[in-house]
Amino acid sequence: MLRIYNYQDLNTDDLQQLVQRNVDPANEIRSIVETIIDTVREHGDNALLDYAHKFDKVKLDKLYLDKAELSELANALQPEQKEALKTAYNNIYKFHKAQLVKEDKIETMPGVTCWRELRPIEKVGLYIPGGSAVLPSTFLMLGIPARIAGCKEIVVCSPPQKSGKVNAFIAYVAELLDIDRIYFAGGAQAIAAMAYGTESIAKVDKIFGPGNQFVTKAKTIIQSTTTTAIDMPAGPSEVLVIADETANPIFVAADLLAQAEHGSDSQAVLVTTSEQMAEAVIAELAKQLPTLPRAEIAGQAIANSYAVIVNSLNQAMQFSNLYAPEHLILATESWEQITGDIINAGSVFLGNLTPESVGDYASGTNHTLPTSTYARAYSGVSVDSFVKKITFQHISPQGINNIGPTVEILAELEGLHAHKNAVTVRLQK
Ligand SMILES: NC(=O)c1ccc[n+]([C@@H]2O[C@H](COP(=O)([O-])OP(=O)(O)OC[C@H]3O[C@@H](n4cnc5c(N)ncnc54)[C@H](O)[C@@H]3O)[C@@H](O)[C@H]2O)c1
Ligand SMILES: N[C@H](CO)Cc1c[nH]c[nH+]1
Ligand SMILES: [Zn+2]
Repeated sequence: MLRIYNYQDLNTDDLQQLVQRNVDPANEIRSIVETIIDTVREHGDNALLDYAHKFDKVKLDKLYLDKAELSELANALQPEQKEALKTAYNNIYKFHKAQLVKEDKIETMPGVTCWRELRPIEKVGLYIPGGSAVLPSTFLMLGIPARIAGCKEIVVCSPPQKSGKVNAFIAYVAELLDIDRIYFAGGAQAIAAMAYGTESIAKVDKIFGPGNQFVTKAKTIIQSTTTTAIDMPAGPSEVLVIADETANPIFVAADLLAQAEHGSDSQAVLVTTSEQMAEAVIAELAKQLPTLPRAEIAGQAIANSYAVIVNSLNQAMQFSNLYAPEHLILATESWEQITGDIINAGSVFLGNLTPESVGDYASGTNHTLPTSTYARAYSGVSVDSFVKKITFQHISPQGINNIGPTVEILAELEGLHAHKNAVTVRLQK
């Protein structure tokens, strides 16, 4: 069950230790992942087939499903399941479409005009997790912004299921997104395949998507060793709930368990101003946990989690900003008083009636979010993640006379005379 800490008793080192997660001290995961990446580089498709057998326990005779095969699989869905996926699609689409904003041109000096234009990243790779749970919602979260941005080539990889296929929900989302193929590749091997290319899978410019520690480590390695970029480290799910005496312990426990059921390495942290609330939430966890089909996984994650007792909502926010949670829930009626103090968080859920699950599936926000303190520096996936913002400038005859002398002086002071000359030869005498 949740360990309890008192914020007052924690010194700076304790706090730093408490907010660390998923460390790989002996570099075990790194070394497994490096071997996988090297093997995929060397053996391409054959390595993917071997790893599907080794890790996913599936003997594949081919590496992908095409549009017709996906469409046939999608037929298995019930009408209400299709409707739910379409509702999610529509909300996510609406929220992301509004992110495509055309910026104004700015005249910084008379005759000197600067602006930015968006261009899609041409070749993108989407990783859809499918180890312990298949996540069609992640396919929506990545495919919709990729389509809105206008990416030309979209490569999709997901671990093969025991059936030797992908699941029908994934197939239906492929149909909604007009995706041609889904490749059977999971884990670090999928990331390596999209970063280096294989006989079947095209090398992409940027890889997107969450995953377990193997996937996340592979993404961070290929980011520093290849020309393929990544969205961000989006590893095992986590949630931090700030609760005061106005929170409902039943809701808080349910929210903690919702993220805990993703994996035994997930973390669910409670920060509360009320000791009674901590006790009530722990009692609720004990009630709700055994009722879950994934109780064993969620129980391990809860054992790896904790509660912190603080003396004010401001102190709660201080801890939360240090923790930098993927998901932050403000389970308090006073949420409006503290939202301005949030500095580090992936996505925020306000008030007692906003479960984190709505953001996971259907409210419209993206659920691919930075974990492991990376919310201190990264944002979640958005349309921006799929575009480049290219800067443009134009100088008129009046503009060159206005800006030229400044550039001449600056080039001279850096000792770069060819730079200066490129201006001088244009100046109107
Ligand atoms: N941060 C986010 O935005 C976000 C969003 C959704 C899900 N998630 C997280 O994604 C993760 C999904 O994990 P998952 O495991 O269910 O699926 P996954 O698809 O990420 O990983 C499955 C693959 O991992 C590989 N693997 C498993 N054991 C291995 C081993 N011992 N050695 C090498 N490779 C191995 C296999 O190739 C397998 O196909 C969860 O941790 C979940 O919390 C995060
Ligand atoms: N909570 C996950 C992000 O950490 C996303 C997800 C998908 N399905 C359910 N939840
Ligand atoms: Zn979730």
